[in-house]
Amino acid sequence: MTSQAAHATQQAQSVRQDRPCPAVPPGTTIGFIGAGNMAGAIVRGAVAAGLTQGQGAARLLVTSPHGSAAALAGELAGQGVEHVAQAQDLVHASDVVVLGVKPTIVPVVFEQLREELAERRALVVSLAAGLTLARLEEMLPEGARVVRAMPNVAAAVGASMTALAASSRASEEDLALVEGLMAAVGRTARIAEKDFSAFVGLAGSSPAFVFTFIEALARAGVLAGIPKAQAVDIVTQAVLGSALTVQADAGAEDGRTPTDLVDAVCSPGGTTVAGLVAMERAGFSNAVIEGVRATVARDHELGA
Ligand SMILES: NC(=O)C1=CN([C@@H]2O[C@H](COP(=O)(O)OP(=O)(O)OC[C@H]3O[C@@H](n4cnc5c(N)ncnc54)[C@H](OP(=O)(O)O)[C@@H]3O)[C@@H](O)[C@H]2O)C=CC1
Ligand SMILES: O=C(O)[C@@H]1CCC=N1
Repeated sequence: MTSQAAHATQQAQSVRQDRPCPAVPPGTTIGFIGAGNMAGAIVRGAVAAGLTQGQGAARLLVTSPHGSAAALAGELAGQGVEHVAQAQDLVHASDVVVLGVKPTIVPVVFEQLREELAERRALVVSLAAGLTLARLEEMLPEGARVVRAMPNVAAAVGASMTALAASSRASEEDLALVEGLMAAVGRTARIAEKDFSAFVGLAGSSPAFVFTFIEALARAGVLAGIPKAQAVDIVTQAVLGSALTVQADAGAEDGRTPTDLVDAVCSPGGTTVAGLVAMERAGFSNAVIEGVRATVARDHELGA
């Protein structure tokens, strides 16, 4: 395991301690096609959450063409994760097939595995941006059961916000199974499928927006004379603390809204209001809203 992956796993374990251990039906075999950022995070999260241990342990299979699946299985050797060289063999052995490939590769994979998917009738789980349940069903053999899941990169530290929606042929048990799997990497929410594109803007893609904000804030710190590493550390804690404050207030009886919280920081004639007005003059809120609008539009394009 790389030191980065080890650190991510350690972080994920500490975040996970606050949540109940997720569950999937005993003995379920889950096959992952693709083992990159997202599938890798889910597999690591499932292992860290204990899904592959004890009585009724799940079996996790991984496959990919250029070595990422073999590397993942090597990293998690002896922990219930197996590398399968051929995707066809993986489908034959799986109750659930998770597609962890880029949206443009999904049709290619479905075409390659058409026969096996028709025979095995596994539950298909797509992580792909853009591809709607209707589009996925069109590409799959008649009668396929499909669940869409939209996690985010914070899955790597057990803090994803994952949306879920099921096709009409998928059962409540199917959806609950995917919910159990995705609970290993963070929180889940069942949402109407029509809202998936907006969800991508708010949670699937938004970590990149927040990372950019953190970077910009830290750079401003460097401009003011603080060393970069220290600036990043300071900003990260400030952003984390702000998010936790919003979350705590949202759960409280007389909880304040984000607008109330802004007002609570802005002393009349003080530093914050001066900064905020300057940021809005430069188009801060509009930039964020336009960014989300472009994300939603691109999600629609990918599904067309
Ligand atoms: N990254 C993110 O933050 C998020 C991603 N998603 C979705 O998750 C999906 C995966 O994204 P991400 O994990 O970032 O992608 P990565 O590029 O990190 O991983 C893609 C994986 O696909 C594999 N792959 C490529 N071609 C094939 C093929 N023909 N057959 C089987 N496997 C193949 C690659 O294997 P190898 O390297 O061995 O070639 C690799 O393991 C996407 O659909 C994306 O929309 C959803 C939410 C957030
Ligand atoms: O940009 C992408 O395609 C993926 C989907 C959500 C986050 N990243």
